[in-house]
Amino acid sequence: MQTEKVEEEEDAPEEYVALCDFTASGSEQLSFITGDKLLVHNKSSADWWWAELQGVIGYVPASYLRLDGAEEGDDTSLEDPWQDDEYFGSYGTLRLHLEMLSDRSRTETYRQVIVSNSASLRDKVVMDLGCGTGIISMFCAQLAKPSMVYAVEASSMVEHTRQLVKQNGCEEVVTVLQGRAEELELPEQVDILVSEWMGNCLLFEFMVESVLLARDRWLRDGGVMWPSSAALALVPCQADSYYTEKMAFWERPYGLDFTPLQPLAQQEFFTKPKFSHLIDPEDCLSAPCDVICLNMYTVQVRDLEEMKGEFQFCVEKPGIFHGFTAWFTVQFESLEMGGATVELNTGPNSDPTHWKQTLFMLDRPIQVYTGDSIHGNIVLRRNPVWRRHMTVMLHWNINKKCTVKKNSPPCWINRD
Ligand SMILES: C[S@@+](CC[C@H](N)C(=O)[O-])C[C@H]1O[C@@H](n2cnc3c(N)ncnc32)[C@H](O)[C@@H]1O
Repeated sequence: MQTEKVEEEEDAPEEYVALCDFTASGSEQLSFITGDKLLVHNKSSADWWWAELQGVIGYVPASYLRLDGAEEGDDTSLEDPWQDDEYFGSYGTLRLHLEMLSDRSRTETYRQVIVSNSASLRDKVVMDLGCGTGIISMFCAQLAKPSMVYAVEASSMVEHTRQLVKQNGCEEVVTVLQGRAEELELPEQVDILVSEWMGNCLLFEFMVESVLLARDRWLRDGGVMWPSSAALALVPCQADSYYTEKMAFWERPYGLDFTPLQPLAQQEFFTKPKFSHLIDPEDCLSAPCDVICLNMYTVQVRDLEEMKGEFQFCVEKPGIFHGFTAWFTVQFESLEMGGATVELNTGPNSDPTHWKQTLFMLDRPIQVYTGDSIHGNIVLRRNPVWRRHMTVMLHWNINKKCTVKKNSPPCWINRD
């Protein structure tokens, strides 16, 4: 046992400069504007730091700050706000491809789109943007008769894709092109642009930007986008076991009162969305509502900077309102006369997909009753620095009583 008193070494605070404006949500956070100089006292987590500005102290999002004195070019991580090395690096190994290809709901939906439109695909030129292992391109080549499929892939997986295309006898139709879609040169425009670009909460990773840029450059007038539309759905929900695991735990572990740690637990576990959450349909407190809808023909890259949606939920059964759960759907229009739209639904009432759902916990649970109205809005704000990240902001009230705010830190994905 150590009996000596050990002096606690405290690191001197470091001065950071704000790269862009930030508006606090709640008294624990600190607002600042571009150029403000903040003293960072504690790097509490990777996303949120404890900092001071003009004598006021609070949590600030780490990714909005740069060490004072460092030029933009000095900070090597800032050289690539798209984090392409990390992003394409992860798609260069099999782990994510195994996860995606094992997701039968996802992959079979794309196959069904090709099969149910095979007549219309005849002699068409297709682009498969972000082809990965080439699965969608090979569905096109084997199940329809397009004249050409351009399979575009920026990660090093592309070396294997070429081999797979050949191995499966698709090389006459599928041309595999290595590189970022943004730098692509093609000899012609395409009739159909198909892509599996969706991330958690629909937009995380922002691969959709690459799809929209390719659309504007390479899709012929009147060409087809698959998916043709997309929506983000939201529902108020119970999340009792997660709440118990991360918050109620601190009430009396081993007969001791650990409740002073609960504010820390709230900051550490409930400010970030919980990805890969599988919500039991029984835990939905009302019918879901589509809060953001994208028309893939008309949405512009600039629209992605801030997307807003409204919701009004009518509580269908009494329960504990622990948070909101989000997921997405995408729709593929039919090109056949009288053909049906195909939908991929990643929600709790469909077969689970590898995206699962995303849970946003409230700071504290609220008892709700049948007939209560939960009304509010959601804002998805793309991170001005880290282009694959966004902040999700939720504002709501129950039965029109006092509005509650909830901001997630700017985050990307956590696929582990
Ligand atoms: C979600 S995966 C889908 C892979 C494959 N289409 C499938 O369905 O299994 C997205 C793929 O797009 C690639 N990608 C993302 N952005 C890209 C871009 N701008 N240009 C080329 N490829 C891109 C990634 O490397 C990744 O392999």
